Amino acid sequence: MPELLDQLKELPPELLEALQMRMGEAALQPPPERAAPSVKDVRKAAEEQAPAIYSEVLASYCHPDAICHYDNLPEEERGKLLKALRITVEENFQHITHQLMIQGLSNKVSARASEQVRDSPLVRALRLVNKSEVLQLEAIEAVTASLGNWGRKMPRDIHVMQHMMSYKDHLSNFERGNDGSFKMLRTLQTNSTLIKPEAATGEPRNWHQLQPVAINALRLFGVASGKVLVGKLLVPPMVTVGITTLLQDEWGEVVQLGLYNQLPGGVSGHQAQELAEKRFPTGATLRIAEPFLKIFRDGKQGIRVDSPHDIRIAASGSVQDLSQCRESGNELYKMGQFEAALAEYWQGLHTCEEVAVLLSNRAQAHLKQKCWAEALGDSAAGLLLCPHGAKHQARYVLALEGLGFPDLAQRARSAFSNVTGPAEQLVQKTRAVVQITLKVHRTSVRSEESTTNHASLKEKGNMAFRQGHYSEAAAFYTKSLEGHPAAEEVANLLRNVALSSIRAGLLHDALAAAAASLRLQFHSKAVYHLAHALALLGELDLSEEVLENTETLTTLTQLAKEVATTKEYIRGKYSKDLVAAAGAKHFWPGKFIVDWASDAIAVERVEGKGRGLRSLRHIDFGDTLILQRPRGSVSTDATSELLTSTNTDSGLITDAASVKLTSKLTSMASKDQLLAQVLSNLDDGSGLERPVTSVHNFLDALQSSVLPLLLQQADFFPRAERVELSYARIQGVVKVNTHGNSKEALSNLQAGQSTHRESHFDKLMGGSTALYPAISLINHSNEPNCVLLPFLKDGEPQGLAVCAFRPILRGGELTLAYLDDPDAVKAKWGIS
Ligand SMILES: C[S@@+](CC[C@H](N)C(=O)[O-])C[C@H]1O[C@@H](n2cnc3c(N)ncnc32)[C@H](O)[C@@H]1O
Repeated sequence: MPELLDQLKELPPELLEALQMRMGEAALQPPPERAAPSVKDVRKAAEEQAPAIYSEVLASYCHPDAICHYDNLPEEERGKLLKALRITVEENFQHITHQLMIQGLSNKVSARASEQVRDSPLVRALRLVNKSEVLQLEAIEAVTASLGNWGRKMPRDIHVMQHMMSYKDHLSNFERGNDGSFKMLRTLQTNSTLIKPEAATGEPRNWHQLQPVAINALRLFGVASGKVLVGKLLVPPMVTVGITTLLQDEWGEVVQLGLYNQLPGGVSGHQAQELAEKRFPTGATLRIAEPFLKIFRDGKQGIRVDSPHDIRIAASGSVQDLSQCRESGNELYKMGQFEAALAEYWQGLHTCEEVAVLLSNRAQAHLKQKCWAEALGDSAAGLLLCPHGAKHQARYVLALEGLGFPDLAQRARSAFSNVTGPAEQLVQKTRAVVQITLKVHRTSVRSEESTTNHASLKEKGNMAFRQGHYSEAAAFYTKSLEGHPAAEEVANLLRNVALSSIRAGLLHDALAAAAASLRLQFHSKAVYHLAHALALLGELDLSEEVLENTETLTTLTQLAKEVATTKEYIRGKYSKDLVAAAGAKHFWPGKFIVDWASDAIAVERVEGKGRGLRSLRHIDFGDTLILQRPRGSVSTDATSELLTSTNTDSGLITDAASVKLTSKLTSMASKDQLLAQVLSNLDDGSGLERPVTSVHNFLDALQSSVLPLLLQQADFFPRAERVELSYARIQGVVKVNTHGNSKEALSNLQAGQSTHRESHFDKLMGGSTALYPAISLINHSNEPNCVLLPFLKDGEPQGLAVCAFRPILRGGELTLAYLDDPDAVKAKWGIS
């Protein structure tokens, strides 16, 4: 219409006049301007039209195979196929248009282009999102060509060839980057409708009940419930946002895999590539529980896995040599990849069955002599090496009973069997057991007597045992362990596990590994890790007990001093100076910050706000109320690598740091039940009521749910308590309980400026985004009565303290200002 008007204006005046006479003045006037429809209305209209337009796109451009898939799908899943097609079309078009612009080409499909092109289904489809009249012809042609193979099943060789080409290209990108890192800005598009729908129950999966399924039997956009796909990896993996690789099943069929949230959080660029190649090597056997087959953005059919709980991997080659595992673990440790280092160490440790058997035999000899504490230590150490060993499990239970803790023994029994039922959690008892067993560790120094034939020593031990000479048997087993070539290496590995676990925030694991290593060999480093883990768990008295009598060693003396200072500080009077020192560089006098909460506060329901923290007695200005280290944090570097995540369904943009943090927590929680439990108790924005429990449960402290001297991994928890959290749930928790990037940083990023300006708050929180579970229980107020103070070490934030900023009366609610800007708080949390 506007064009027609322009043409009319160019007519000779007399002709125009004649026309006006015949049609009336109004006909030649531009139509009165109607109110522009709102963005929401336009969006809604586009959503309504999309399925019809895209089914035309499918019929007009796609291969008959794809059309056939569509026809065979149930009605509700047809929409998903069309949605997948839409994502391919829109993203390809955007990408190609961008490339053409860079090349300076702009042959446009203007309103004057041929009727045929203007009215083609593809152009109509693209106009759903491109309001402008101008679309580039070349881009349309390129998208049309790409649709020819969309959704088709590819022959094996083509699959492999295409993957290898992209893989080589991908590797050469790293070579081109001068600092070896991959600093490319990109937008991660995720679409919730095309992610595997969440299981209705949060129950952990029973892998052995899953039935095998072939690739050919998978249905597009359907979850193969109750099934497991087993196959071998055909090619080296390629890491971008997720991991892309190919799997071949036993019938020779091949399918592409998109694996997300599988690598330890915080790894990126070439480091992530190296880790993925280690973890998903060619030839390894992969098991995928309840696979979800979809069509990826590149038009290929494939399986997308979002949860680390959905895959299990067995390495291909022979059992790796122990020292090789230690070396590759050490390399990862040096790179700061603690979780990955731990995976290497554990891989080695799980091959040491012989050492586990010796420990278990010695446990049995101790049981016979009623040396319960020694028996517990030995069977716990055996369980770390061989978590499913029935004898180790039975002896561990007997040792707990012998020690006089029938309820803990019952808890252990339900963790090791498949029975479900209530299992007691008693923190005082856990502490008591740890105390009794650690006393023994200090005395279990190995004799220097040399031993040569460990096998015959073991046999002698067995003979002595059969004859009822239990203490002799135990002595032979000890000697056999001393002579065993693997035992020393196991002790080394366990010490490395202890150190890496402390770094990775797995403090119960650190405690268990250090205690287990001391069952094999006395080493001051193991004592150090043990005492350090206990101190970080807030068990300062126990830590001091372990350090007693070892003060001759400088590192241990130093640690003892630090523990004493920390203790003094926590138990002493909380100084008002803290709050006054808010801007100071350093405020915590000890070497480490322990997770701690004052007994003056408790979790309670607060009208209209969910839960909150209230004071149980009068709190003074300057009192310290909570000390906490972050559980998972990502640095601001995350922003230079991954721009944003856009959910194409909701149009929501999530900042990069939150995406990274969610991914990191998803990976961590799959190996750490304590973290999973803490996350499951935090508000995830779903509106569901979360339980009112003790603040202690939100702290990284000695937890009674972890059996003494065992790990915080799911294997050692009663089935009924095990928690498996989905990516989506953790995403909700991150959104509600972390502050994410500043608005300014986000808009800079969206404007294409990669420089991230850290705000004061970013710095305070130890990076862009970090999760502090106990502090997350505090509600917002624009006039808060508490403040956050950082604990800095070498200028880097290591943790936060919540201090009273004003006196708080008994029963008063603790509040913090989430952000200084009330509008920003309203935008993110909906609180005004
Ligand atoms: C970090 S959590 C605070 C703890 C939360 N109330 C709970 O039960 O776990 C943030 C959420 O608490 C609620 N909240 C915090 N401050 C609030 C306020 N002043 N008014 C209403 N709701 C608030 C909002 O639902 C917000 O998304």
